[in-house]
Amino acid sequence: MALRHSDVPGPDRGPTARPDVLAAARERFLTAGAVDSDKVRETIAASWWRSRSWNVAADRVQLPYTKDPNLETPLVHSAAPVLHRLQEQLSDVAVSIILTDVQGVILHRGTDDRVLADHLDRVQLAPGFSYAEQFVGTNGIGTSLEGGRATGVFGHEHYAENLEDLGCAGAPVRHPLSGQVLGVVDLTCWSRDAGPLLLTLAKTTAEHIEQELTTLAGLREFALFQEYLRACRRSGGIVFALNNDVVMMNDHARQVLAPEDQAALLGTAAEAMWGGRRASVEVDLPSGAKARMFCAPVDTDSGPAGGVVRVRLTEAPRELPPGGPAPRPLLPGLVGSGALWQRACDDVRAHYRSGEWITVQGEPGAGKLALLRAVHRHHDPAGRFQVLDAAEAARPSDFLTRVQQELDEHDGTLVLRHVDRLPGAGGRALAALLQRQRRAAVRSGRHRWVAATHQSLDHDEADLLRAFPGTVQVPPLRHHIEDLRELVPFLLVTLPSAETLTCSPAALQLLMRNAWPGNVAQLRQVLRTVVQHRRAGVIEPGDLPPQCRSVTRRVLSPLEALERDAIVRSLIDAQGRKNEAAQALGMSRATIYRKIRDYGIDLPR
Ligand SMILES: Nc1ncnc2c1ncn2[C@@H]1O[C@H](COP(=O)(O)OP(=O)(O)OP(=O)(O)O)[C@@H](O)[C@H]1O
Repeated sequence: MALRHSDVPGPDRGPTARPDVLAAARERFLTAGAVDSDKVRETIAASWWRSRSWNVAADRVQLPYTKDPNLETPLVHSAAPVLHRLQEQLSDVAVSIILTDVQGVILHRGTDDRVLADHLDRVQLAPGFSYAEQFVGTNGIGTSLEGGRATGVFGHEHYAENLEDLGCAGAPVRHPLSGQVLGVVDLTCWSRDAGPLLLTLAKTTAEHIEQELTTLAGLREFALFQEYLRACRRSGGIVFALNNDVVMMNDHARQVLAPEDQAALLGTAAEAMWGGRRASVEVDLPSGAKARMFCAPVDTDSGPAGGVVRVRLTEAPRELPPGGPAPRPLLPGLVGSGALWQRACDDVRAHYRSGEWITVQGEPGAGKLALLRAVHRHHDPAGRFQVLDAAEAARPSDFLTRVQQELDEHDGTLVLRHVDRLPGAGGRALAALLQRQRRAAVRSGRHRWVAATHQSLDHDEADLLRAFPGTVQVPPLRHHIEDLRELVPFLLVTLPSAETLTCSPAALQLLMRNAWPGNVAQLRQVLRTVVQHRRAGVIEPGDLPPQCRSVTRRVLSPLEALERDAIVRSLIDAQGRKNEAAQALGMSRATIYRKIRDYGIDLPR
């Protein structure tokens, strides 16, 4: 069986240039940063640029390794028979059949050819290693994950020179219901043997795995549905059932529960049922009602199918004012309804109302100051709001003098920004000053609310922390990425001359797949760059700066977002101790480590 190039090359079929010409083009790109567009296919050139922006090494392969990748997934279960059949059919061909997860981590590699297998070991194309583009550059696996489509990469098209003897064709495998990419099936052989047939075969294999997934999903959903119906017949009360893709809810639940209570129950149920445990949980609902939930996981021969939940209301909702439930107050100048962001807003408001001084912790640009300003304006629009920035003071003593003056002479809200930038002695002096002032404010009954923002305060600054009885965590943008849908139009309106600009769904998707280390401030900066060349109409992916096209993470499903929120909350409650957080969530240590990596959770110290 031959998998060789056809005589007529094309975008999907293979390189458009001879190997020596392509090798020269690659060399030119690596040395001079220029692409010969007539010699290099567009998909490959785009991937080379991405690889370069990720600083991938072109002269060696050194990849992250995961010791125990998760093999208990529907993808692995569904792929097993398909890959096994293909392996048998290709037993006399030097080709390797590979399955990866959505991060490009290799879950399975099969080949009967010893020489090829040895070579693949040398280039770490082996179980546990990640072939994501950001680690190894242009290749069949990573490049098809980035592009979301089947892609062949042949010989010198690879970014890393150690891969130049290989030809690989990767095809994404999608979930049949949600359409989400679950992983990639990739066929790799010697570059001299590779050709369009390889890509066709990869696509067909991906389709076969998707068919298996459909059957499996059908079986799992059917099992879940049967359990759900059984619970509805038995209970007569509130019943719902859920898994990663489906939520079922009976009429009783829809009639009795306010929408925000439904969402809260679904979120708690998803958390409670991880690890396939039965659970009975007491829940305080946003409407003021209390409920007890009985969660029962549903299992099938081919893995967990989700769970069925029965709910008993143990306390009625608060008396509502006429016209329905009291909406959450809108904080002026802020948007965002993600659970973690809302929790931060609620916490700051509660501290403001109680007059308790707080520190607000979070990554740069996460919105700490914006949140404090909004809460102040909401409660006391005409009151004084003063910000003193420790990073701007020439000397710590200048900063302390200004703080003292402000506290002596004015009421209202005082925000001490970036207090972690004060050197150790300055921090201790500030702590002593604040302790004195706080006691004086309590004695005199003056309304003087002080909050300090910081990225992280370590044990050396414990004195400073003691001056503030409370701390509120503001989540990084990637932990409430769904809020991008509200933030983008909001920020566009506030940018000069961008009032009529809107963002296309495709561009928004790309923005949502970024990690945003600089948070909302970075998003604002990106939009400002876009506005420099487009002031009206619709922002398309092509309008975004290159940093946004180098996507690093996938868009999470609503249930994944809930799971991520719960992990973050639990880590915050456990002060970053992963074992403790895992225990609180009923997860194994290995699972929480894997999920932290999958969701890109990265908490400040
Ligand atoms: N939820 C939000 N809605 C609207 N604008 C926001 C939101 N969060 C942040 N912003 C905007 O993002 C920018 C950065 O926010 P802010 O200055 O409050 O960040 P910060 O956490 O205090 O940053 P740093 O630690 O660098 O001082 C500001 O322009 C702010 O108005």
